[in-house]
Amino acid sequence: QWDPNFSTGRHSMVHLFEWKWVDIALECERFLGPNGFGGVQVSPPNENAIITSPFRPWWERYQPVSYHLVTRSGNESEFTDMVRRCNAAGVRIYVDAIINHMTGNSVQGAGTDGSSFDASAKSYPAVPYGPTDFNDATTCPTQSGSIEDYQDPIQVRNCQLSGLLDLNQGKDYVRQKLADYLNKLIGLGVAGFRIDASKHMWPADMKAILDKLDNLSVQHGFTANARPFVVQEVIDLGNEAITGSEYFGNGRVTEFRYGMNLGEVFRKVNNQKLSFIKNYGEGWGMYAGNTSLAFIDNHDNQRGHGAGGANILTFRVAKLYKMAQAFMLAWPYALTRVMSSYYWDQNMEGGSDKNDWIGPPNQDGNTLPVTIFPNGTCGNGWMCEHRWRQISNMVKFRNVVEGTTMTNWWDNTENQIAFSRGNKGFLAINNEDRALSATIATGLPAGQYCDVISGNKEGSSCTGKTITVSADGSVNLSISNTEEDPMVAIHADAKL
Ligand SMILES: O=C(/C=C/c1ccc(O)c(O)c1)N[C@@H](Cc1ccc(O)cc1)C(=O)NCCCOc1c(-c2ccc(O)c(O)c2)oc2cc(O)cc(O)c2c1=O
Ligand SMILES: [Ca+2]
Repeated sequence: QWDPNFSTGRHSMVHLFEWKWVDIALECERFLGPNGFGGVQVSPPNENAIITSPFRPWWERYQPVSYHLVTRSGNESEFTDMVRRCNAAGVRIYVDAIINHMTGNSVQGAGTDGSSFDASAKSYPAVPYGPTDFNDATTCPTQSGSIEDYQDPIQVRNCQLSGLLDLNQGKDYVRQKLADYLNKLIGLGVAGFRIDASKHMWPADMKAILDKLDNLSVQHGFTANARPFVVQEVIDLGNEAITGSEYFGNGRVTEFRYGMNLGEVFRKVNNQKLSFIKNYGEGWGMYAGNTSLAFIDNHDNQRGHGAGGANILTFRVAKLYKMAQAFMLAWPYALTRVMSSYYWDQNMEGGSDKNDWIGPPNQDGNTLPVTIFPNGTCGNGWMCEHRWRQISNMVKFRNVVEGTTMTNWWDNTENQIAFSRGNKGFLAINNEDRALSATIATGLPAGQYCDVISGNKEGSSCTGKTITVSADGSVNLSISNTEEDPMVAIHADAKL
């Protein structure tokens, strides 16, 4: 279902992509809990194929070998400990569930828990799955057995995605195996799931599996009879036969157009302008906010080739990225997810990154720990976008303004905008190559506020800009385009 089961007062999640469980547990206690984050999407915790060519790519974790909880992120006891500690810190855990497929059809070797398998024989003894548990010529209409035409819903669901052996979720045995796996995770205290490759499964089959799931466990702090949160990954940019709306009955759906369009708007491509986003969300033809998950980038499209392609904003274009994140977190549309990445050297050739496979920072294949410098930034190659002040403060902004509507929209018809959230918050963005200078209604009570983009409120003073709202609620705003972050955000909890 659509509710993330957050603890009270929290409204965003962060994807700690490829982090180890021990590091996520620490991050929940030292940062995410204290800073108002609602939950963490973790990388797939189930045993995956060890791919050595290319060397340990990030996408090896999307090739299941079994449902044993042993991966490069850690083992079952570390996973269990992480869930317990994060829940205790008020931070939920959402598991990236890969239930559409197993490994590629010609992958060899062992799994991350040492389990053997024989892809060519469609045999995964550690589950167990055998040939009859997979789609075959009786269910997939193509000669190759792979998806050939994305305009044919039957192929998209019943044939192999990029050569990945396709489970037949129409079989009760398969449904039960998958439900047993998800129920084990629910028993450990997880709050719900990000269901990978949902486009490639029949909504009704998914519903049959979801209906087998237990209620969330009360001893982990969930209300009695709480149902698992579900967000389904459906890459739908409006050009394929399958649409995300087919999946609304199961839970939320990823809205990839959100990040794609914002990338164009902030990059000013295709004649897009910031002033056009006054009706962003449903007004731009996107799914209803209450059934969507919004994000600027994700683990796949931040590599330039996934959904939304070359215009997706990432940590590599930090100034625009922070502006887009600030907008998303201030804007009253959908459930919001912040990406947290690791660094890799791009090797652009002919418009694509030859290094787009590179996996997490590692030593001989072992994922490196997340180190935290005294100034709060991360080491060992972890980007920690979620820790950037401009982003973490906007996660708090979203918590403060929850329940209010967007009011006082202002723009200069080009690339300067501002808006309020009721009488709780106000954001102004200057994406022009000249200063923003205007008197604008903020909706806020008169007084002095700390700008949470340039600093924090500490005691009775601001470490960044101090913004004065006059008696009539207006502000004389001046934002130079040459500032590190050409935007201003103030809210009720940052009032002096
Ligand atoms: O680029 C990738 C991996 C991408 C990927 C992985 C996980 C995701 O959640 C995702 O959204 C994309 N994988 C590389 C390498 C690769 C891996 C496995 C394989 O059997 C073949 C190749 C690649 O070039 N993949 C082909 C293009 C991307 O095609 C994939 C898609 C995908 C792409 C666009 C769509 O509109 C769509 O509905 C699905 O989803 C996956 C889901 C998986 O669980 C595992 C996969 O291997 C993939 C996946 O290959
Ligand atoms: Ca399928």
